[in-house]
Amino acid sequence: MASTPSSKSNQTHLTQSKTPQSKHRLNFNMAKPSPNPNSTVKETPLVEHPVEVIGRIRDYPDRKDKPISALQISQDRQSLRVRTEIGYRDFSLDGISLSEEEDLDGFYQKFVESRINGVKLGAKCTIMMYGPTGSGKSHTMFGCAKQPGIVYRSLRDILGGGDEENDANDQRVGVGTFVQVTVLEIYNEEIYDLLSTNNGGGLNFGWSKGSASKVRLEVMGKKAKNATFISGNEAGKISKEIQKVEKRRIVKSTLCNERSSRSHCMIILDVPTVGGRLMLVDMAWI
Ligand SMILES: Nc1ncnc2c1ncn2[C@@H]1O[C@H](COP(=O)(O)OP(=O)(O)OP(=O)(O)O)[C@@H](O)[C@H]1O
Repeated sequence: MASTPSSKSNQTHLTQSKTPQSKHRLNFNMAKPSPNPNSTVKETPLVEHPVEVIGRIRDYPDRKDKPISALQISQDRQSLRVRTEIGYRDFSLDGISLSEEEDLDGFYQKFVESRINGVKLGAKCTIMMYGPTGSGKSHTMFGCAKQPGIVYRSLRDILGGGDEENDANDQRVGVGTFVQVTVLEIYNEEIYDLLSTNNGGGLNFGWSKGSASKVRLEVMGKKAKNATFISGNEAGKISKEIQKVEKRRIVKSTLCNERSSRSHCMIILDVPTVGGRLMLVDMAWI
């Protein structure tokens, strides 16, 4: 996301954005791919768009008086002007979502679901949360008691939620679909395996709750060596395991967030039957 400082601080309309426009930009209205890889129905070919930037905005979340916002958002929800002490900065994005208007469910449906449909067909996709402390990165990724976040929704979308009638109607679950999940933490340039408390790799459903020690992993090329994974075809069971390890991340209190993440967390979700891979990254506060 490139920014363009504006010289005219009293403009009320959004100036043309200077962020480079790429031919790879996203089209959220594109036809959704069929979840059935053997489908003979003709589909609109997917346009290549390697990087998309979505702004999920939480404007003055803790203020009751709601001061005048420093943000102006264009009607098409693709440009954003930020008022600063020295003028305005304009940004061009692939989409903007206001968390006051769009809850996690709406956000997921609009910006994430089509990507997960791609993963079910064998696509590779990385979703990365980036932003200042307290802005809602972990909330969007993991959700809260009322609403599940991207991690748990994608698992349910890939494997089905155990609701046979809905799963059959949506053609959500491919026969024999299962996932392999690895959860890594990156802290102080080291990689830790949040699913494991011993040095072995491979299947390990559950870890010893009492142990506070974490297993540090060696990196071989681009891969974390011997990372533990959990494997299964029940979204509910896998979600419970991830919920447990979610709490093992290193956190500390900041002015804006009582439980601020001090580490990056990566959830790598493979769908071996089709070769799909989803990488979900919740970055530490900056
Ligand atoms: N859209 C939202 N609606 C309701 N509560 C939210 C929302 N976004 C964040 N919160 C709450 O605000 C607090 C801080 O959010 P969160 O921990 O997700 O921030 P963060 O960006 O991950 O911060 P850090 O970088 O410090 O870890 C949490 O208690 C979270 O539940």
